[in-house]
Amino acid sequence: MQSDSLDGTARPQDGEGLGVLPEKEPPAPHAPREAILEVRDLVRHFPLTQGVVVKRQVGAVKAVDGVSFDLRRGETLGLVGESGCGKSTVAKLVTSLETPTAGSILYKGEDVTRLSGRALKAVRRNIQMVFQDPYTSLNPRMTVGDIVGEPFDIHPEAAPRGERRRRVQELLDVVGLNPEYVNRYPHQFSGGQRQRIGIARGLALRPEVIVADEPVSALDVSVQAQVVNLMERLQDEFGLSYVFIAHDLSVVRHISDRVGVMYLGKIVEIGTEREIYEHPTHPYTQALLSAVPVPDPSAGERRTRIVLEGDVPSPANPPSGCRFRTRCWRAADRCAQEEPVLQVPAVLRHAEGPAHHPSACHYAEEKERIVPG
Ligand SMILES: Nc1ncnc2c1ncn2[C@@H]1O[C@H](COP(=O)(O)OP(=O)(O)OP(=O)(O)O)[C@@H](O)[C@H]1O
Repeated sequence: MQSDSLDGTARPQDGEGLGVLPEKEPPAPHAPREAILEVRDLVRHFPLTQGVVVKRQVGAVKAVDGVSFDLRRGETLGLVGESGCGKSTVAKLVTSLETPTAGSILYKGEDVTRLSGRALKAVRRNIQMVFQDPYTSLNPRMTVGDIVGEPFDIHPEAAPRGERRRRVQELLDVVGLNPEYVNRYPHQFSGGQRQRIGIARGLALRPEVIVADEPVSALDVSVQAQVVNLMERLQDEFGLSYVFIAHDLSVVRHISDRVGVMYLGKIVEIGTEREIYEHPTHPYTQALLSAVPVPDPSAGERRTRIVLEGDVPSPANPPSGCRFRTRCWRAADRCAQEEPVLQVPAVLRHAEGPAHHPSACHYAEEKERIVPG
C-alpha cells in the first residue's frame, strides 16, 4: 500500500512537494556505525516537598540516577525494566521533554541539554517520541489528519500549508493506513491502527531518532508483532535509530540490536541481544529472563526459575551500595557498602565471548540454564 513517492522509486527531491520521509541512506551492513546519541551520567531527581503555603524540599525521587549509553546510527537499543525504574523519564530527557538535573545528551556531538531557543527546536525535530498508549495519547476531538499534521504547526518550515494534507496522506500510507481516512477520528480505529497513527505523527518531521516509550504494551499480543514489524520496516527504509522501551524482555528481543536493563534509576547490564539473552551475568537480568514465558512447556521445566523476593524499593530512598541487593540472592556485605560500576566485571575481563560485556555487579557470573537451549 505504498505510494510511488515513498518507496524510493519515484520520489521527488525534498522541497519539491512529495518526499515526506528522509533521503537517508541506511548504513552499510558491516560499516562501523558512529553514535548518533551519547548519553552520559544522566540524572533526573524530582523534588519531594512538604507544606501547603510554604513548600520545603524534604527529599527527592531519584527517577534517573546516572544513566549512560550510546545509540548508534541505524540501531535499536532496547531499554527494559520494571514499572517505576525510570524508563519513561529517560525517554522524556532524551526527547527534551524533561530537563536533567545533571549529565549530558550529545546528539551528533552537541550537548542538547545546553541548547535553548531555535537550536533546541531544531534538535527536537530530529528526536521524536512515540508514546505508549494509543488510547490516551491521541486527542479524541482531532481528526487523524490534524493529529498526524500537528507537528507541522510547531515546525511550519517542514511542510508548506498547501502541501500538508498530501503529506499527511503519504504518512498514513507509509504506516499502512488508508490515506482516505484522514478525516476520521481516533475512536474509529482499532488499537493497532491508533498506534500506527502515533507512529505516523512521530515520522512527520523526518526525525533521525525515535524514542518509542512502550509502543506496544497496550496492544494485544497478535497486534504487537504487526506494529513491531512495521517499526522495523520503517527503520530500514528511512535509516532511523530507535530507543525502544518495554517492561518485558521478550517484547524487545526481536527488534533490538542491543539491550540495556534498568533497575531503580540505573542501567545494571547492557550488551548485544545475544549477550543479554543468552549470556546474562547480572542477577537481575537473570531473574527477569527466568520469568519470560517459553512456548515449549518441557523446555520451561528444564530451566532455572528465579523468584525475586520483595518489592522494588522506593526511588526516594534507594538502598546503599548496590540498589538490587535487597532482592538479590547473591548479595554479600560488600554490596551494601560499595556501589558496583557498570563495566565488564573483573572476573570476566580476560574471558572472551559473549559474557564479556558491562554488568554492574560485584559477583557477576554466567548462570546455566536461564533460557532453555
Ligand atoms: N513528574 C514527576 N514528579 C515526581 N515523581 C516522578 C515524576 N515522574 C516520574 N516520577 C517518579 O519517578 C520514578 C520513575 O518513573 P518513570 O515513569 O520514569 O518509570 P517507568 O520505568 O517508565 O515506569 P512505568 O513503566 O510505570 O511508566 C517513579 O517512582 C515515578 O513515580
